[in-house]
Amino acid sequence: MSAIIKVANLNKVYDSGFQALKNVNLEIRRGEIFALLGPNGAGKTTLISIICGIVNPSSGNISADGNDISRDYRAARSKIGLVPQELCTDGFESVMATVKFSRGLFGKPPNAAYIEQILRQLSLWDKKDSRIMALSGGMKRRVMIAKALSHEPDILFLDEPTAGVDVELRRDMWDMVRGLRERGVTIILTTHYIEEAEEMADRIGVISKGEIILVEDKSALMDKLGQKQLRLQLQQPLTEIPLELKAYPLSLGKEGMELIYHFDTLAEHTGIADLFRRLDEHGIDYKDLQSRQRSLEEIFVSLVSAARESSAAQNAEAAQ
Ligand SMILES: Nc1ncnc2c1ncn2[C@@H]1O[C@H](COP(=O)(O)OP(=O)(O)OP(=O)(O)O)[C@@H](O)[C@H]1O
Repeated sequence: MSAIIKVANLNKVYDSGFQALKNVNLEIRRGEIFALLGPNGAGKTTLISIICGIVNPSSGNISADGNDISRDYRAARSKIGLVPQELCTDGFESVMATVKFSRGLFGKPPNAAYIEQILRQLSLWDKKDSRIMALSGGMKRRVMIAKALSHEPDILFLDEPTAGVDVELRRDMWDMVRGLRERGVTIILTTHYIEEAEEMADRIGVISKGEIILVEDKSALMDKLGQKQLRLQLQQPLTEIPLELKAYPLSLGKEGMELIYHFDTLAEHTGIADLFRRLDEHGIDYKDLQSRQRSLEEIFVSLVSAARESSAAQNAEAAQ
């Protein structure tokens, strides 16, 4: 699939001297939902803001649908809709006026039918004449989305779209995002909610301390890293894994009362039958067992902490 956004060798050093992005290379595929995950301060907003032309890059090249964001700024920007984290709009204006005005900013001729369609889709049609300040928080967020869509962009950035919204609105937003994708809009969302990425994304990128540490198809990521665990609650505690079982990927939990077996969901043989035979031979009895898959949340936490450890090790090496 062709790339609609290309980010090459992007660096950002703020005036304070802080390097927020380090040699970021990223391609977003046309028509996908891409979730950018990262802890606070990882550089998600900086990256989005640079692609949207709000923050200047220190170095690197970026194009949106073939338009260089510096040289062909207007053309690039017209392809993009941005729903920022913060609500920023004039509270005294009506919903309709605000959305129409946003469209006008991009030099697009009026299109009443299109504006009606997005307001209806966002369940804002009934509120089209209301002042924005009179709307609920969730409604205000929808107005931000309507504004971002007003000029019919092919690419939509959603920066933390569901931060602080209730479960119902979150579900509505997810439906709406899926609907947009069906219409061919490419969607890039940043999120703290792993559940959101797990539910929505076709691909996932993980950013940590300004570096992209992974980009992967969600399902491949879940398969690759989503190892299954089998947990056996033992009758008698073990102080260590018996020597004869050392070859198995086993660990002990709950003060020796739990034996945990890790296995690959893709492997032809899980090795579980063999393990049970061995446990029997060694007289290791268990009273209960459960199996579960590692969630994306656990995968994410282990990726980010591995990246932290490796950068700490590199810093320590450099300091010597
Ligand atoms: N204008 C600025 N001047 C200096 N440093 C900045 C500026 N804006 C952001 N930073 C720093 O750059 C880093 C990345 O910030 P950014 O807002 O991109 O992170 P984020 O991943 O979006 O975080 P969050 O999830 O908290 O929104 C942070 O350490 C932040 O303090």
